[in-house]
Amino acid sequence: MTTDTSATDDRPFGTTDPASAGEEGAPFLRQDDDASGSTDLARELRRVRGLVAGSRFDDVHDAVRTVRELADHLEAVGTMVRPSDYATWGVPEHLASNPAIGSRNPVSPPLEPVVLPDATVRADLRLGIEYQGPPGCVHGGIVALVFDEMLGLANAAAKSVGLTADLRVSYISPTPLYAPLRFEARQDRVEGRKIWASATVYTGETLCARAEALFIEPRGISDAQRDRPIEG
Ligand SMILES: CCCCC/C=C\C/C=C\C/C=C\C/C=C\CCCC(=O)SCCNC(=O)CCNC(=O)[C@H](O)C(C)(C)COP(=O)(O)OP(=O)(O)OC[C@H]1O[C@@H](n2cnc3c(N)ncnc32)[C@H](O)[C@@H]1OP(=O)(O)O
Repeated sequence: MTTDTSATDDRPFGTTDPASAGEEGAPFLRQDDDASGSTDLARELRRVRGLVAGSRFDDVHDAVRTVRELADHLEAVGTMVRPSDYATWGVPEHLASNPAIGSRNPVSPPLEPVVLPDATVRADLRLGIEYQGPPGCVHGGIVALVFDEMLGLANAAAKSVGLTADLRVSYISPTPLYAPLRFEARQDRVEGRKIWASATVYTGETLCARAEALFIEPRGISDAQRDRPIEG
């Protein structure tokens, strides 16, 4: 079964087929701003998160009241989505709420992956103080989070779907805050329902960490879901 997943400008959400990517890569997972403004709201909250985690203040009690009023307002005007409302991971609404890449989740790092013609998924990003572990360095759990997501996306780029069964991260050298980081992930091989994938993160020429993972394809997955893990 083949499904055209190539990027077009008129779809707000979806993936790019690696075959249509140039050597420099093409944006893999597109999540355009939604009409409601929720994406912009998440963007501003990301700024707030970094400022609160990384600043000293003399008195921000006014800001507390403002944010409390904002939260009360959002509670009043929004409709809560129950996790069970999502049938699969691949629907736009679900991915948008994801803590590693979701455009509507202020927790998610600024991950904007591109796919290369060989289906490697790459993301260049800088992580700020809100992701700090050791002084000046990225928290190891955040590195693992980004790896897990990138590995899952590499599986999607290779048209397969798996749950993480085993994720091993080797931390080789501290991952610096604010420095340019390059994450790359690729699917290595598939045997039946088992999927192996690996990833690295570098800053410049320095290898900071690498990951090796085993994913297991969920039982009873349909050909359509495997062919097109992310809708859009
Ligand atoms: C559920 C529906 C999902 C649908 C997804 C749809 C779309 C996805 C769309 C887009 C994706 C895009 C991005 C994704 C990005 C990131 C991905 C994030 C991934 C996660 O964040 S995911 C959450 C954490 N993850 C879990 O929450 C898993 C909990 N776990 C389980 O749900 C089960 O554990 C499961 C299903 C893994 C296996 O259960 P099972 O019953 O299906 O498999 P079974 O036991 O039959 O094993 C079959 C063969 O795998 C071997 N095997 C199994 N486990 C192993 C292990 N750990 N180590 C070594 N080998 C293992 C066995 O030894 C056997 O091998 P053999 O055949 O040789 O005997």
